[in-house]
Amino acid sequence: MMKPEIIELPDAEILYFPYFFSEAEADLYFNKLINTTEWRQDKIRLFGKEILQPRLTALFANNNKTYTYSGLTMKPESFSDDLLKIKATIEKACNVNFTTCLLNLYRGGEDSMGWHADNEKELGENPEIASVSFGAERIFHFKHKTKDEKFKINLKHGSLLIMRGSTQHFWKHQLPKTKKKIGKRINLTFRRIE
Ligand SMILES: O=C(O)CCC(=O)C(=O)O
Ligand SMILES: [Fe+2]
Repeated sequence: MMKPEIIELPDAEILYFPYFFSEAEADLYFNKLINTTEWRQDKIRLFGKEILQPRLTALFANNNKTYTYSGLTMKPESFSDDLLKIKATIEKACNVNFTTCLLNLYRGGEDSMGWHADNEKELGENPEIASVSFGAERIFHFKHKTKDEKFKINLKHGSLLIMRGSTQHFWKHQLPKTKKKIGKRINLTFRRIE
């Protein structure tokens, strides 16, 4: 197993594998996922207002447990063979067997995800979350909830980012918009929901 970069931040446990998937595998998964996923654009509640999410999503799981965030409850479809292969590959680098995968499609620089922590109660205490990126590189930001600490990382095509331990207690993360002219990016976040 290749060695990860350890992202040394206080109150966090974050590992990064910039080249987890080969370029050829990453290209293949990107194209298949773009074309075969039934992408949807749901409404969420933000500061009491209903807005369309600024990205497309899809939810998959090997059980029927729903996932609720920002006032939105998503029901999963069953995993495709490709998602099962990706899941098995990343589980070699992780401490858990994942049940659920949220797919995000950022259609361009206008699509984004705001500051949040993945701390929904169905994820349990100290959730391990594995985030795979395919397609255009985007900058992922972390900020500590109470300390003056920040960190940015460029998430590469075929990379794997693992957040675990107390990370979600102490840190928020976001994927901001960018004015740069960039292509599509797919993100897969694997989680365990029991
Ligand atoms: O697109 C990303 O890299 C972040 C996705 C994320 O934070 C989430 O789905 O909870
Ligand atoms: Fe997240």
